[in-house]
Amino acid sequence: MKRWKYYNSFKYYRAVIKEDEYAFWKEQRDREAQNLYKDRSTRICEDEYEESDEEEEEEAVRANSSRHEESDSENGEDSDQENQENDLGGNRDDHQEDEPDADQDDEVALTDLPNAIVISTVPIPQIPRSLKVVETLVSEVPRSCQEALRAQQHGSLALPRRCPGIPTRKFSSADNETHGSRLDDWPIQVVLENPTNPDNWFVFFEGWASPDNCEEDELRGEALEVGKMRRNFLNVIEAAEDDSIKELVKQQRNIRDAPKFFLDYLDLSYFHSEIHQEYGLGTIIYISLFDTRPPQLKYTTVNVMEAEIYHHLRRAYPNKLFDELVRINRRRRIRHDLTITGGCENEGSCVCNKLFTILYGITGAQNLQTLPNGLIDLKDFNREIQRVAIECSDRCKCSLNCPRRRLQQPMSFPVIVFYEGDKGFGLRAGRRARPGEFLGTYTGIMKKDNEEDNQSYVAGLGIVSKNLVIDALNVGNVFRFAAHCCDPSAVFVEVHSRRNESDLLVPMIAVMAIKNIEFGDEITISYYLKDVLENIPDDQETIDCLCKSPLCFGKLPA
Ligand SMILES: C[S@@+](CC[C@H](N)C(=O)[O-])C[C@H]1O[C@@H](n2cnc3c(N)ncnc32)[C@H](O)[C@@H]1O
Repeated sequence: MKRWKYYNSFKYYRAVIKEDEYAFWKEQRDREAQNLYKDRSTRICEDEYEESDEEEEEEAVRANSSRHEESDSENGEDSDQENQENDLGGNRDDHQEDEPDADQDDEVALTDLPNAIVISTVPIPQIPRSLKVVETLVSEVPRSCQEALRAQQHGSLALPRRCPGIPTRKFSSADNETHGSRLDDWPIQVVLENPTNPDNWFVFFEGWASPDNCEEDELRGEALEVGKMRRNFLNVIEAAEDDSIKELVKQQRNIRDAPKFFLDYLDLSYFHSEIHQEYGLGTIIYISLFDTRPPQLKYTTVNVMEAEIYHHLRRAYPNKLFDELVRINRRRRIRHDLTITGGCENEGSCVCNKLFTILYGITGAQNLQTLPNGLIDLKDFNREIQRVAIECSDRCKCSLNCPRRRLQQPMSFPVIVFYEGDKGFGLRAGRRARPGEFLGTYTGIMKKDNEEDNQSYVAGLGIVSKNLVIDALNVGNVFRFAAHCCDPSAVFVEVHSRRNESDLLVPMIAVMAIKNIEFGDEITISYYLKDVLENIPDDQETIDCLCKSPLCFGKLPA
């Protein structure tokens, strides 16, 4: 992705929200607040798996398809040895089979979670509490997934997996006698529709390789909701596509006919969703109708940086306290437009728009304003102009529930990472999104720009931090899957947001809907400005754009 360039316009706007929009938004927020929970440990995954050949993979998937098949234990033993050699991750050794730590059951407030990770082998003096320092990025199955960890330690079925942070071993029928007695206590990992009986579901328990059957009224909680979301999404795909796709959807619904990496996709969905839940973020479902390899993503909910970047951000001008900035700028007579109100619940003491004027007014960027319902005001929005959203900090004296702290609050927007054919994986909405709604943030490695690097997953910061980019090639979150569309449904927004002024200001890129996005619709962004797409030089290497929009420009710079 290339960075935005050439912005020259600057607009302010206000709007009145409608009652029904407010009710919708409030309901969302209440639901999201309830979703916040528990200590989950994995954020970053380190890939330690070696290649294994296709045959072994097929073998393992076949073995996996039924816990009750005799062949399970044999396959398990074979690949078990290999897995022990390959599994260099810390989980198996670190984890006891005993009950979870008492600590792990304690609720962790969103405010206690880090807003960025710094990689450093030496201690960093006076580092703010809002940052987590690690020596290396490690791969772990979330600590909250105790049964998955137990299976990782004792399961007899080894899986030749390459997805970072996903267990490489499960329980199979061979483990029934020793590990199968706690059925009633097991957490449900996923429920899948039974295509022959709508009231019946296939249930995969966490840590186990094959499903049991359950009637719908026996199931409670979130797993059933996620199962229904998956079913509804397949209905959308089936209704929209041609006959060959319909056939693939049918296979996807029938566990025994499902594509080769089906179980890997189920695991990615579950463990990445678990990581999300710790941060109050939404469910993720990964689906491919084809035999495509699952993405090798090291999952992170927050940006990651080397110590050098941390020091750079600490010294950066926008990191200064508001009062200091005012002192520095007193002589410059910066005028602040008092008509802009900005959505803070404490309008009188909110400094966000003053901050914008001091820090970014000169850039010509749009200063996005929040409506009282938490949506961004899109009146007069122009996606060809770079924009920034300033969120409140403790300096504004508002509460953590202030609408202008949207990215500091739970954001449980659910998404489906769906294999879109020649475009690769893309992103679909797991519920309706409103124009002006933040869907999440684009995370990855924050680093200095280097034109030599693969630019496919690089998003540039041009306002809050001019020289930095976020690279999600190997480390990132679901928003790195968003495809390009010449008439996109969402945009990137640079965000200046920190809970407290004492926190480091870590620039962020948020993804914001600019249209109504319905359940199952693709979430797309335009990787390029219109001007760039209209004027691609003849000698520039290009690829065909597959966005299918009536406004498509046809080609994308390669
Ligand atoms: C940021 S990645 C998107 C995720 C990627 N599809 C994947 O599977 O990981 C960008 C890459 O996706 C593909 N892509 C995205 N949008 C496209 C489009 N409209 N037409 C063609 N290829 C597209 C291109 O290969 C591009 O380099």
